Amino acid sequence: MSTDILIIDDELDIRELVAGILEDEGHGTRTAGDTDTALAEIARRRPGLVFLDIWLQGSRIDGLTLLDTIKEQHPDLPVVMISGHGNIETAVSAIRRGAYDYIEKPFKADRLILVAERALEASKLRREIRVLRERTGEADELVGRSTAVNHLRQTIERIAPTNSRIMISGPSGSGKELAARAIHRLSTRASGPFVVLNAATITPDRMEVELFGTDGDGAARRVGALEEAHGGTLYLDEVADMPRETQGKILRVLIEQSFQRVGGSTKVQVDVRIISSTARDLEREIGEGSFREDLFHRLSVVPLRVPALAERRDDIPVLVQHFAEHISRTTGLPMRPIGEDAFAVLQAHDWPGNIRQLRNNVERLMILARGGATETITADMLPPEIGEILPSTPGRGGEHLMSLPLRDAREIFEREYLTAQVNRFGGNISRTAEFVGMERSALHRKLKSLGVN
Ligand SMILES: Nc1ncnc2c1ncn2[C@@H]1O[C@H](COP(=O)(O)OP(=O)(O)OP(=O)(O)O)[C@@H](O)[C@H]1O
Repeated sequence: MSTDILIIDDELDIRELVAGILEDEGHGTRTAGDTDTALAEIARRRPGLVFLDIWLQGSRIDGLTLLDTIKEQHPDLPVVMISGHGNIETAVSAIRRGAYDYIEKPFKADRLILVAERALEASKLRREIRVLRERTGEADELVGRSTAVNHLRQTIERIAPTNSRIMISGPSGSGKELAARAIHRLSTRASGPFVVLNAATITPDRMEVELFGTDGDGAARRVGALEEAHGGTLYLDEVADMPRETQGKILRVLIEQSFQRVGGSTKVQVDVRIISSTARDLEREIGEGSFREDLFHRLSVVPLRVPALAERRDDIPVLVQHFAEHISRTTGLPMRPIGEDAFAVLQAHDWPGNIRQLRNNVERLMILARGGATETITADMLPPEIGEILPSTPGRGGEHLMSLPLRDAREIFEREYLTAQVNRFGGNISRTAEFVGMERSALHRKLKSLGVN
């Protein structure tokens, strides 16, 4: 796709020269001879790159002031200054004010093309980085306003700067790693690395290589997680899955603050804060002899518990909204409105897989829910297993029972129930009344008030 480049210069021949060279390279160009036309062109459609003359004769404002305006409106839009002989200093000051680069008149075609391509490439990379940040940035924010999450946030803020080892416990998918990342970010080691070692996914025979690395003639052949985390934080995920032998070696590292690489004899000194996590009951593992008690006490200087999603159902609507917006932003899937009845059903579900499971379901819903891009997602579009334990007869307007007050829900139930019973007894009110345990006259009145004939 050709790029849209705007050339702003008061001299017609320069505008045409620059445009011609760039067009020969396959770029699309537009030109403006003064600042007002330039601003109107930018307003019409944001260009991919701007060439801007410093001296703009006959314009309301000069090139540098226009640069400030462009940068204010579009901080990411690259601007290359065109400088005349003798105002290089101004061009340099333009770079300080946010211009990407400058070219000096008279310029060679090669130089112009090179600068244009570099500016476009840099702008593309900046955009890609922003997208990647957004994508990974998801893992940064602890979303939720429930008392449980507020408490978790406060505890994290209190313990983060202390440098103590922390043991995070909580069920699978509840946000333990997210909490560990938050602790790292708020610690004095924030500018250091955050390294994750997931003991559940590493086979016991690979564990030590992953943790300590391997040695070749006194130097690292392969850097292990501990060495990589120097100056930062090592997150030992599912620490209970560490083989007992490795547990002993970790204990030694904690005592000595140094270790040997696999196959080596040199001591590697490291300064690493360890945060561990477990979804299992470690006290029981200790009782059963599969986890070392001495290591537990060393790792769990400060215990931190991350609650299950079922303990903070208040957060479900904000989490759903957060995930839906995030998924829409990063995948381009339309952001559909979510109905109150869908929120009610999602909130009543138990979520054994916690926040991870909720997130996966939101994604699945956004991909699979039937209907158009602006149509509300309703409870009946949820995967069947989500609402299966809940009463689900739809109301007259098609609403899910979970979105109605008891009085209305009861009325719907009574109507359905009594219609079915009356049908069952072939319309015989006396037999129906006897079965459902009501007086015949009371049943009559009830059927009438419910509109059942
Ligand atoms: N409070 C929260 N706000 C927003 N997203 C969250 C929150 N808690 C967890 N998540 C998201 O839920 C998913 C699971 O979280 P995470 O990996 O931290 O859980 P975990 O407890 O470490 O899981 P496991 O036990 O399987 O290792 C991630 O995508 C994470 O970003």
